[in-house]
Amino acid sequence: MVNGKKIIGILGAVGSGKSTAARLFGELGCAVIDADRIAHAMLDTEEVKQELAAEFGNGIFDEQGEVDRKSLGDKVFNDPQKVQAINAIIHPRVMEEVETRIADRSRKEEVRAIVLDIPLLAEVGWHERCDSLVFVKCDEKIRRDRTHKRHGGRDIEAKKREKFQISLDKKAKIADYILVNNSEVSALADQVQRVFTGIIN
Ligand SMILES: CC(C)(COP(=O)(O)OP(=O)(O)OC[C@H]1O[C@@H](n2cnc3c(N)ncnc32)[C@H](O)[C@@H]1O)[C@@H](O)C(=O)NCCC(=O)NCCS
Ligand SMILES: Nc1ncnc2c1ncn2[C@@H]1O[C@H](COP(=O)(O)OP(=O)(O)OP(=O)(O)O)[C@@H](O)[C@H]1O
Repeated sequence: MVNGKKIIGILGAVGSGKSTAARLFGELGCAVIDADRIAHAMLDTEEVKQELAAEFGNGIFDEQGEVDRKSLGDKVFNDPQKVQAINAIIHPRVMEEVETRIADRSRKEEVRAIVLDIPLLAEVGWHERCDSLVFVKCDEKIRRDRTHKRHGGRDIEAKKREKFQISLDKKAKIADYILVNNSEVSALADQVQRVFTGIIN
């Protein structure tokens, strides 16, 4: 709890529907903090660009001098040391911003709870700070198809990335609630409504 607001953490595989579930919690009056979005914004800052250039070279930038996420992803996820290096550059900054946002949102009277949509929530140890953990479950084939679409037809090689994440079994085990997201969004919305009622009461 922060300022009387419960903290809800979302867990799940790449493309399982974490952000969609978070948005549905948002529709019920929760404040949603999206770490992927914060991490992407960090890539636009000069400070981070300089650190990334020093670590990964200038091949990760496009013609406009912006970070090309595909090139960076291709470089990083083939090498555990590089994953560690990018995490060391991005994670402290992202978590500091998450902290600021939790403090800010928790002071708002209309906010009913705070939802952390942080793909690496358990990996950075922040699951400990949550009052409730919600795992979004989705079959692998459906996840891959949806992820492919979301990245504009680009294959982000989810399997490779998941090697650097805590296993789904472990995440499901630490969760207080499981949402199944194999069908339409309205079915997920019904489950979110039920789970949120359970959490808040
Ligand atoms: C390497 C980058 C540029 C690739 O960008 P891309 O557009 O291809 O992927 P996107 O950012 O949308 O991430 C999609 C998913 O990949 C997985 N993923 C991303 N970074 C990591 C990581 N460091 N370790 C394990 N999985 C990761 C997450 O499940 C994430 O939801 C980007 O993922 C990045 O900057 N990663 C480092 C920061 C980070 O850890 N972000 C995740 C949450 S803080
Ligand atoms: N029930 C559903 N029906 C159809 N499309 C869905 C459903 N749930 C999610 N999607 C779509 O699938 C894609 C992946 O969902 P979402 O971004 O919520 O997953 P995520 O777990 O947050 O992914 P990531 O790990 O990449 O951050 C999105 O384009 C989303 O709109």
